[in-house]
Amino acid sequence: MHINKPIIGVIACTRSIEGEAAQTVKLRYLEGVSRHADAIPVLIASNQPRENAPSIVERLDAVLLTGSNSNIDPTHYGSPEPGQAPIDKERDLYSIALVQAAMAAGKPVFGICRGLQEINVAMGGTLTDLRAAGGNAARHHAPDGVSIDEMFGHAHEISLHRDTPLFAVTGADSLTVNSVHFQAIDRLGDNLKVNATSPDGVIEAISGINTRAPVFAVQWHPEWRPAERAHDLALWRYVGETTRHHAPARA
Ligand SMILES: N[C@@H](CCC(=O)NCCCC(=O)O)C(=O)O
Repeated sequence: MHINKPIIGVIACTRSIEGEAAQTVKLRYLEGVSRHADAIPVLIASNQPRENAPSIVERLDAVLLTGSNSNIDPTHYGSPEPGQAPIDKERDLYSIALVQAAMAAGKPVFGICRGLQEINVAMGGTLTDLRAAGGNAARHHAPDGVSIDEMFGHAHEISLHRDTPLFAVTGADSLTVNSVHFQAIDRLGDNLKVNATSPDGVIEAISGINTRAPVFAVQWHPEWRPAERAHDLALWRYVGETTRHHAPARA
């Protein structure tokens, strides 16, 4: 039976498995696409030539940049700060190439946590590390050594900006979201709009302005047990509906 579902490319990370480098995507990101966006996920290896990105994007209906425990190297946004380990060089380079290729091809781009940061950098913005002096890292990341349930249980409120896709999708003026990040947007990239902020001013969601296809990203993790929060399920429905709307008709 021919399944006419849209295909969303999901960027992979370089991780060590059984002592060898591997390209991996955590299942919860793939399940978000397949179960809650009703789309077909395919993995995009990030350890390949950047010149492949336009050919890859041409065959996809959208791109999803996932979260990852690795940090974006500050050299990608012109900062002299040292990069905070772990750094995933291949992912840094490929995520920027994929964003630029997808935007040139008019394909939707979605981001989660690190993915939001990558979109911002790819569009000329910068990041800051909340662990630096004056930062508020404790509000945005659980302490070291906690369980994964406790890590994703670390949460804070966000305020939504009206007249944004996030407000249109959720209908809420405020939400409580999980928080698992140390880097955050410092200078917003070009053609991006803030959709939500945390009480300490961290940008928590962004969307594209005048982009050929929607660009949308959140700093939290809607793929973490989305069935427990209506707003995260609504976000996955938005990913699927937006991708279907922009996908070419296929026989
Ligand atoms: N390392 C960056 C990005 C944060 C991020 O994506 N966290 C998710 C970790 C859990 C997972 O792998 O999904 C930062 O600290 O800002």
